[in-house]
Order: sequence, then structure tokens, then C-alpha cells
Amino acid sequence: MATPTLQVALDLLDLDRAVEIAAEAVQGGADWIEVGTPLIKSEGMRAVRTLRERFPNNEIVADMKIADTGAIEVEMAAKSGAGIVCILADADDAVIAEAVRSARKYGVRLMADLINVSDPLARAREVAGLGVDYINAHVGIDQQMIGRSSLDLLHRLTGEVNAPIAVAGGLDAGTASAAVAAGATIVIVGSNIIKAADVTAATRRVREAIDHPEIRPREKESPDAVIRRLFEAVSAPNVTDAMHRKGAMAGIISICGRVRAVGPAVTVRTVSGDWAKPVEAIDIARPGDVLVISNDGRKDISPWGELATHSAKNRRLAGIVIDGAVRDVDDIREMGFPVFATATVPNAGEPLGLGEINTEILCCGQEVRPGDWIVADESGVVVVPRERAYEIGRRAMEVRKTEERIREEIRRGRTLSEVSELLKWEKRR
Ligand SMILES: O=C(CO)[C@H](O)[C@H](O)COP(=O)(O)O
Repeated sequence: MATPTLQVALDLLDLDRAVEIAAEAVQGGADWIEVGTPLIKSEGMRAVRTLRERFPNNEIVADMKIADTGAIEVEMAAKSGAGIVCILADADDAVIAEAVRSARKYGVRLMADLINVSDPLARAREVAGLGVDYINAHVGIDQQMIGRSSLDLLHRLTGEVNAPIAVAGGLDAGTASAAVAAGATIVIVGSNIIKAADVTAATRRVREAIDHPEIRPREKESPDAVIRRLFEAVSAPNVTDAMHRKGAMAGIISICGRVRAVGPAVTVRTVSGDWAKPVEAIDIARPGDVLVISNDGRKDISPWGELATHSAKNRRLAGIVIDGAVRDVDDIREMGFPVFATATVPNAGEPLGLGEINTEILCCGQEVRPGDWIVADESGVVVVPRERAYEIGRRAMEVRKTEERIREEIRRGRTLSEVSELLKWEKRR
């Protein structure tokens, strides 16, 4: 088997950062350098020219995602120094045919990207027939976030298409290795290399994995276990970032300081400090659930205290979130159990049995339904609609990864303003 090609995808906005990251990736064993679509949109053909000059020994791939004017876009990329130009397989045959003619004229190769193609196998065969050089089994970044898999797409193509197959879409060392074992000859990795604090080490891990490919049995995890794993790895701020600043409860804090609670909500609506329903809900909740209680925002009476916390802890609940007050704070702190509340007050309520369990409630300004996911830490409490929990978990992980690299660049001496090119990207009016 020929050595597979490792292509690093520079999906960044800033050319200086892209050059630095590319250098580290090449040191780790990347063969081809892809000028990612965001970089091309941000910096234009200057990005292709610069990377060509800085990396004379590496193939430069221009991810133009061509949809129209095939000839001129291939010409631009070729004249700027790209050796391979990416076109959308979804483009009309007329666009692909023109791009192929232009590619032959300027001595470059074409890679057709199967992103969003409804019948990938049929289209892959067609574009290969039109003269495209490589087929890219690509699942795009937004598609990955809702659970689509590039490996699944790859499996539909290998051995069926008369062209070398590249694969892209959320690959890491493990999935890259499996992709080569399944027949991919070009492995494209973006996020899991370029967002790493140590890009060289991350590239090396992928290099090593694809040079010794193996099919590893995929871990069987339930959807809820995957969601929990994702949310446990991120912070509440990562989650609100992923939700475009939505989902955060207002005016609620952690009673025990540095604790976290992650889990699906069991909701409780109670009235005027009545503690019957909150305590009944402890027995209804499953281990790992978060009890989310609305007490009409009343801060003068506590429907929750130490004994309830003790009981919740015994039942292995993940935490308590209450739009209202709690008491016995010193005992709760001693238990170190995650309780999030809007106030503390020593007054107890009465067990009257008013209210409801597992209905939609409003908690600190956010609607919470049974089964919505809660991510709470010292920064606050975020509620994630249950139908978007997987997607938001994936997006929050990407936020976390992006911050890892930025943190590393700040550690190396840059300011946050420089790393994020603040002046360039301030919103123009
Ligand atoms: O073309 C792209 C997005 O449209 C990316 O370059 C490609 O998906 C690889 O990046 P990642 O590994 O982060 O998915």
C-alpha cells in the first residue's frame, strides 16, 4: 500500500497564524497544505501565493469550493501557486467541464468535494468521468455537528469509483486511521490539528495513525452518554458561545463555588416555598439528572435545604438549580453538592403538595422542559433544548478547541487583540 497523503486544512481567517500553524503541521508530518475556504474568503489569492512561497516543498491545495465560473477560478488558484484546486461536485456539469479544461491548461489537478451531494456514489462516478482527478468524501463542519460521518460516506465510495479518494470531515487520529484502512489515499484534517495547542504533536499522532492503519471497533455509546461526555468536557461559557449567546439563566450562582452539574432536567414548579414537590422529585429523578425548580423567583422562603440535598446526593442526582432561595448553606457547602440558587434565606416553607413535576417551567428567564440539558458551573447555568443537545455539545467542543490554540498563542507572548485581529474584524457601520 502506498503511503497515504496527509493534508492539513487551514480553516482560519488570519494568514500569519495560518503560516505559523502550517509550519508546525509540516514539522509533524503533513504533506499537503490546504488553503481553507475561510482563509481564501478572508485573504484571497494572497493566501495561496504566500503559502506557496513559504512552503516550496509541499503541495498547496486551494479549497475554492467552486460553484460557477470553473475556468477562471481554477486559473486564479493555479496562477497563485496551487497544485490542486477544489470544486463542488454539486456544481453543474458545464462548470466541472470548464474547470477540467482550465486545470489541464494550467497544469493543476482538480478535487471534487461531495459535500451535500444527494447521491454521492452516482455523482462521484460522473465527475470522475468528466475528468476530475480526486474525489473528496467530505462531510462539512455544520453537518458533522448534527452527527453525519465522513467515514460512512467513504464506505459508500471505496472500490466503486475510478479515482483516488480523499476523505474529510471531523477526522482525528483514530478515524483517520480507519479511513485509510477503508481505502482513502488522502486524509484531510482541519480542526483536530489546527486548533491543538501543540499542532506538531497533533499532526504527528495523525501521521502515525495513517501510516499504520487499522480498523478499530467503534465504541458503542448511547446517544445520552455521548451528550453527557461532550457537556462534561466543556464549560457553561463554551455552551452559550455555541448557542450564540442564548440559554443562560440570569441572576443565579453556585452555592458551593467550584462545582459543576451536567444532566437532563427534571422540572419542578412549586409555589411560595412549598417543599413537597421538590422533595418528591428527588425520588422521580434518575441518577445523573438535574432538578430544576421554579419557586416563582421568591427569595424570602426556601423550598430547599440540607436534608433535601443529602437525599439528592444519595440518589446520585447531578445537581439542583432553583429559581428561588435555599437554606442550610454551610451544610450544603460541606457536602460539596452542586446547588445553584438565586438567593439564600433561613426560612423554611411548608409541604403543601402544590405545584407540578415534569412540566414546562420558566427558570431565571429561561424556559426549561423535562429532558432539556443543563450545564452549570461557577459562571452560571445554561439550558440546552433537548433536540439540539448533541449538536450544541459538538459545537461547544469546537469552541473549547479554538480557545486551546488561542490560549497557547497568548502564552507565547501575543495579545488577545493580536490573535483575534480585533481591529480588522470590528463590525463596520
Ligand atoms: O472543507 C472544510 C469545511 O468545509 C474543512 O477543511 C474540512 O471539513 C476539514 O476540516 P475538519 O477536519 O475540521 O472537518
